[in-house]
Amino acid sequence: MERERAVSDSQLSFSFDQSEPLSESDVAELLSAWQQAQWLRPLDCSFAQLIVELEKEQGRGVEPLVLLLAALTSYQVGRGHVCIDLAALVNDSRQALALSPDEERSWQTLETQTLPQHALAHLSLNDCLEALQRSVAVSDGSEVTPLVLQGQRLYLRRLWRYEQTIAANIAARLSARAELLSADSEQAVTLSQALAQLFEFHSATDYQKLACALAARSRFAVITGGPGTGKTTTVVKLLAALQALAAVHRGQPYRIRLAAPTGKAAARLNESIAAAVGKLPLSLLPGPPARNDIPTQVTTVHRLLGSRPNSRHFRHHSGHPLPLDILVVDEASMVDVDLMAALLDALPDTAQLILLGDKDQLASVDAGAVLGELCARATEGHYTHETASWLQQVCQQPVPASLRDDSGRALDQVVAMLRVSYRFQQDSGIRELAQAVNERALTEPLLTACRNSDFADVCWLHTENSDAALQQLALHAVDGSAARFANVGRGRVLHDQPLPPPCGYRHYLQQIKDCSLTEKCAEPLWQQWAAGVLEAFSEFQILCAVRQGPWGVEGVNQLVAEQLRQSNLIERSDGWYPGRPVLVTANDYNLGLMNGDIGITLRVPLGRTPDGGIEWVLRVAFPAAQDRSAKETAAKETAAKETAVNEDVAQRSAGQSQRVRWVSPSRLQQLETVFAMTVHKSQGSEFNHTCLVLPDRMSPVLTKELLYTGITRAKNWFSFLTPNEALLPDIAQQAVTRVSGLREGLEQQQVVDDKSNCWKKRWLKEAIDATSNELKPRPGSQGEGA
Ligand SMILES: Nc1ncnc2c1ncn2[C@@H]1O[C@H](COP(=O)(O)OP(=O)(O)OP(=O)(O)O)[C@@H](O)[C@H]1O
Repeated sequence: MERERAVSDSQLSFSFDQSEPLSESDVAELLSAWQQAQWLRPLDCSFAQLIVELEKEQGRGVEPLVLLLAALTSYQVGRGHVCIDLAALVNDSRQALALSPDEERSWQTLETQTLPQHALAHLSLNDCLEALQRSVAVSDGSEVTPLVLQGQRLYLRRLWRYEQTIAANIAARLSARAELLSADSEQAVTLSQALAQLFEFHSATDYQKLACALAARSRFAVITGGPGTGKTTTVVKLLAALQALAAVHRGQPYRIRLAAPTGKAAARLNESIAAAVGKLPLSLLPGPPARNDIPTQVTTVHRLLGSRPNSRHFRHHSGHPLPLDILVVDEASMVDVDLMAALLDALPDTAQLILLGDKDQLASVDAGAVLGELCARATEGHYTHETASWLQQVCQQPVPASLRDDSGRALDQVVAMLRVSYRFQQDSGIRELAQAVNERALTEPLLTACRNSDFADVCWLHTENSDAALQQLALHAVDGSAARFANVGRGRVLHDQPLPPPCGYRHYLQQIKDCSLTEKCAEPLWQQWAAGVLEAFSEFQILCAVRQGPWGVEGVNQLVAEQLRQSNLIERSDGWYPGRPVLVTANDYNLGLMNGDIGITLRVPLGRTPDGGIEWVLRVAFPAAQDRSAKETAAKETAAKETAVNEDVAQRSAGQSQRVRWVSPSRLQQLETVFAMTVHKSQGSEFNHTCLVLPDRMSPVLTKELLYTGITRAKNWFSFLTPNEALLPDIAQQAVTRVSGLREGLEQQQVVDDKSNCWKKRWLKEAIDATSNELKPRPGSQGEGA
C-alpha cells in the first residue's frame, strides 16, 4: 500500500531506559510519537487502546508489549500484510514501520529513540510470545479475542478468520474429481477427445492444453500467465470441454458464471471472451455442447456475491450459496483475503472454482496476496509422476521433465502456468522489459536499446533535467509522441491486423470537439457518440507510481490539464469541464458505480428547463454496466426518478439497451481527475498506449511488481519517463512481500497419500464449520479492529 507522509518538525521525541522493559507509559508515549509523525494511523493507536480497555475490564494488568504489537499488527494490515511475523520483526525492527530512507533521515537529526530500530532494539521473541500468551486479548483462535497468535504470527482476528476459511476451503477442493481420477475413465476419455478437437496438434509442449486438462480435473484450479499468454483463450476452451463432458455424461449443462474483481476488468474480459467463444469448433466436440451454454457475460465479484450498501456482508454465503456449478474469476491477483474468503464461503461444496491471473502483478490493494501465494511454485511446476502420466494420457503429450517433481504438493497439482505470449512479437520491447523486470535482469544493454529506440514499441522519455522532463511529459500527454517511435508508430501489424498508432489525449478530446450532433438528435445517438469517446479515452493512459509530488498522480494531473488547456483542447484545467475524465474512488451503490469506474464529462442537451425546454448540461458518461438484471435496472431507474428528476437517467424507458449511463457531476461524491492514475488503480486494465512515470527518489512503493504491472498495462506502445534512471536497478531488486500464513495453513491441512494419491485433510470439517459460522451475516455485527 502506498504511503507518503509529510514528516513535520513537531516536538516529537521519545526516550526510555533501555535496561528496563518497556512500561505501559513508555508504549503510550512511543505510539503517540509515531502517530504524531504520521508513521502510525490513528486507527492503529485506537486499536491498541481497545486492548488496554479490554485488559482493564477483565481486571488484568496491561501488557505493554501487547499494546505495541497490537498497534503494529493493525498498521501492517493497513499495508497489505495479513499478519505480522514476530521473529522477523525482532530480527529486523526497522521493518516494524518500514520507513523510507527519507523518513528515517529526517528524524535521525533529532536526539530521539523514536525510530523503531532504536525503540525496539532490545525486544526478544520470547518476551513477545510470553506477553501475548498472558494477555486476555490474545488466543490461538479457539476463543473470540481481538488478536490471534499462531506460532510466531500475530493476526487481527478478522484476518486470521479469512485466512482459515481460504485454506480450509481450498484444501477441501484439492483432490481430483472422482470421475476423472483415472485417465482410463469414460469421462477422462471424453475430456481427451474434446481437448484433441480444441487444440491443434503441436510437437512443442502446448501449455494451454495442459492447463485445460489440469483445471478440468479438480474442483479448484489456478491458471496463471503473463500478458497475452492465452488465459482467456484457455479458459474458454476449458469451459467448452467441461460442457462437452456435461453433454455426454451429465444430461444437463453446467451452470457457469464468470467474474472479475472490478467493473473495468469485467468489461475487458466481456470483450475478449465473446470473441473467443465465437471461434470454438463446438460441433466437433463430443456431445456436442450448445454455444449458449458457454457464458460470455462477466460480472464483478461483488455483484455476483450480492453486495449490500454499508455492509461487508454479502447476500450469498454458506447458508445461501451461489446457484452455480463452475465459477471462473479473472484478474484474481486483485482479490484480497477478505473477498476471497467471502467468495469461497459462498461457493457450493460441489462447485468448481478456476482462478485466472498473472502471479507477477502487484498484489491486491487490501490485505493478502492470495494468487501470488498459490502460485509461488508455479514456475517449476512440481507435478508428481501420477499427475504427469494422467496429463500425458489425456493430452497426448508429455509433461516436460523440468516440471516434474515426485515430492510435489497437492496444491502444485492444480496450478498451471502459461509460458508463451501470443500478444507480443519476439522483438517486442514491452515483452523484453517486462521479462527483465520479473527476472531482476534489467541490464544496461537492454536500457540502452530502449533509450536508442531500438524497439518498435518502446519510447524512452528520459532526461536528467526535471523541468525539461515535466515539459516533455506534458507534450507527450497531448499527442503521445508518435514521432519518437520507429516509423512514426505506423505500419505495425499483429496477427495480420494493423495496430492502431500510439496516441495521447488529443485523440479523444478531438472527438469531443468534432461532435456534429445537435439538440435535435435523439438520445441514442448521444449514447453512441459518448461510447465512442469513452473508447477513444481508453487508448492512452499515464500511470504514476506515487500519488503526491510533481511525479505523482496529483502533480501530473494538474500538469496535463494545464497543457491541454493551453492546447485549446479543454476550456479550463480545474472544476468541471467537457472532456474531464474522472475516476470513481469509492463504491456508490445508489448510483451503481464502483471504485475504479471511469467516466468522461460531456456537454449534452439532456437537461430540461422548468418549462420543458432543452437545456445543455454537463453529464458524466460511464460505460453501462452490462450485467445488471432488468429488475435491478428498473429499481435503479425508479430510484433515479425519485432523486434526480432532471436527469436523463430518469427519462430512459425501462429495458432500453444502454451503452452509457449519464450522471450529473453534482451527484458524484468521491472521484478524481484521471489524466494520470496510479499503477495500483490500473490493475485489470490495458491500454493501446501506456506512459509510465516514476518519481525522482526511492520509495517503499517502488517495487519490481509495480514496474512489471505498469509495463504490462501497455498492449502495443509503451512510453517511459523517469527523472532518475539510477533508481531502476534498485526498484527491480525491491519486491513486494506480504506476510501471511496461507501457504503454511494449506500445507498443514493436506497430507499427500502416495499410494492412492488422494489428499486427506486434517481438521478440515472443524475448520470450515468454525470459520464459516463466523462469516455468516449477523444483523448489526461489526468487524473488529482495523
Ligand atoms: N495458442 C494460440 N495460438 C495463437 N494465438 C493465440 C493462442 N492463444 C492465444 N492467442 C492469441 O493471443 C492473444 C491473447 O490471448 P488471450 O486474450 O487469451 O490472452 P490473455 O492471457 O487472456 O491476455 P491478457 O493479458 O489480456 O489477460 C489473442 O489475440 C489470442 O487470440
